[in-house]
Amino acid sequence: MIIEINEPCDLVIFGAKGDLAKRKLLPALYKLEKSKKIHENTRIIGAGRANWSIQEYRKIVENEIKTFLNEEIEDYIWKKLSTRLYFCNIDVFEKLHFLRLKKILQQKKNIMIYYCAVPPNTLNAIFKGLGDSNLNSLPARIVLEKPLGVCLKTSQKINNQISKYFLESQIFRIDHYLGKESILNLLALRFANSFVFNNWNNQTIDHIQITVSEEVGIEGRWNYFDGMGQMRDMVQNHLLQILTIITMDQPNSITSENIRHKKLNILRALNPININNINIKTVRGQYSSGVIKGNKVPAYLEEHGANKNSQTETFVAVEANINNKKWCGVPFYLRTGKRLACKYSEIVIVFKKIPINLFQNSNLKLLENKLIIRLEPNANIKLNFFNKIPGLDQEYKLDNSQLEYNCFHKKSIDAYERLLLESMRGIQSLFVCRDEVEEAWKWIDPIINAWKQKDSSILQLYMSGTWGPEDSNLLLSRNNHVWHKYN
Ligand SMILES: NC(=O)C1=CN([C@@H]2O[C@H](COP(=O)(O)OP(=O)(O)OC[C@H]3O[C@@H](n4cnc5c(N)ncnc54)[C@H](OP(=O)(O)O)[C@@H]3O)[C@@H](O)[C@H]2O)C=CC1
Ligand SMILES: O=C1O[C@H](COP(=O)(O)O)[C@@H](O)[C@H](O)[C@H]1O
Repeated sequence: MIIEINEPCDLVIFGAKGDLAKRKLLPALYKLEKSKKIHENTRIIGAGRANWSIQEYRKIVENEIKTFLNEEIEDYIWKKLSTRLYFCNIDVFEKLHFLRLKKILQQKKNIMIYYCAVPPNTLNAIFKGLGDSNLNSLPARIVLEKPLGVCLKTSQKINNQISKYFLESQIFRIDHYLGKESILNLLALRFANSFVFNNWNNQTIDHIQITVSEEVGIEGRWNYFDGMGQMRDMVQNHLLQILTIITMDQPNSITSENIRHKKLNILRALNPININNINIKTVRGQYSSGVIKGNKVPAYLEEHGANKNSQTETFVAVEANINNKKWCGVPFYLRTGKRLACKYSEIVIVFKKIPINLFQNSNLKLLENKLIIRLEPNANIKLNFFNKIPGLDQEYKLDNSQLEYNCFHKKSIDAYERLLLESMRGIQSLFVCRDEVEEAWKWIDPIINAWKQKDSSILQLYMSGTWGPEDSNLLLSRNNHVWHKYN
């Protein structure tokens, strides 16, 4: 096995006691330890208001990893990880507490990585605390979680605050979808295959569908989610990132600068959606009670902490259009919702029909070819195409066959595992830059504002366990399209 040669780091996790740290970050660090990707001298320093000793923290982490890791914990790997763990008692609103952190960090000359797994209202105190204690200079890095703000203005505020203390090259903004294997493979699919590369435009592609369907509801996160809604929680980041990766021009190289530049061009070319076209370009819904996989589930308005008048959307479908030479005329249908029939995410590329059908009299109606890219679960790629059924019949008999590539899940890597490693390597390509976040908000804000206006389409209820409101079908049927059926 190749041993990773990244430099020794001090990874400080602000919010070490929180949900994200225990569910995602610590299990991911265990897996990195297992695959020998962490430098011998790297340390992991939990930070938070708890008054834990190092021994207490190590015990707590052991229990959390046992709870949230999806495999048996191996003793020798845990022991190795455990010796890296330290804890720093710090309230980020207490300026002097940063000196405690400084004392720990000064024991080594490691590269500092500050992971902000904390509520948004604590972010500025962290930036300032680190800056005022001189813990921010290069090569220090800082990792920010989504969401970054709730609109362009609030996002700019956070970006302005952090830019007083950190350079853009030090800031790693997470969108965990960018760490998923099947999303990374989109670059290989598009730019390593000539038959794909040469057919990726409005001459050959009729339309593209992107579905991210979730089975979960809001899982006790009412306070967070009700102020957000599915548009901010999922479309502003994950779905727009998928859209940009699937449509960007070929970058000059696979460096963060080049990739980000090409993605930005797409975000800037998105046609605006506002009060003038909101009713034909968007559908929003909220789940009512229903049954998922045989279990009864409550309505959004019956969730714990619910405000009975909430108009927050848990489902969104949008027709996006890109105003450039390559994509003009191609509708991109994005759809995502909570409490839908099942969890899966998929991109469906629907190719244009052949203008003249030689097989009018055949047994099968010639449909469009589709390239179906299943991102999750069990990522795979399928291409459907027509073949002659062998035989002596006078007329052609056709078969609708499928080519299938199926090997992503042989070695499943969690997105956080990859992104933590990339932050240790100091490579930014899988992280989102300031301009991308802000351009995405520029497109999203007018949609959310239009929804608030009187003449805008109303929020539609959909039964949990279905595929969302009926109007989501109407969005496509207006253009003679239909959602590709889940199978
Ligand atoms: N949970 C998840 O799956 C995801 C979360 N995120 C984002 O990650 C961030 C963290 O989320 P989550 O883990 O769920 O939140 P939690 O509320 O579970 O944890 C927040 C942590 O912040 C710490 N904290 C709060 N105030 C202070 C303070 N003054 N000083 C020091 N530490 C403080 C708390 O530590 P203590 O009480 O010990 O001080 C706590 O451990 C949020 O921005 C969220 O939106 C993003 C994607 C997924
Ligand atoms: O960022 C978020 O993503 C999850 C969905 O992530 P996935 O990797 O399970 O597809 C979503 O449930 C959550 O609301 C959102 O904040």
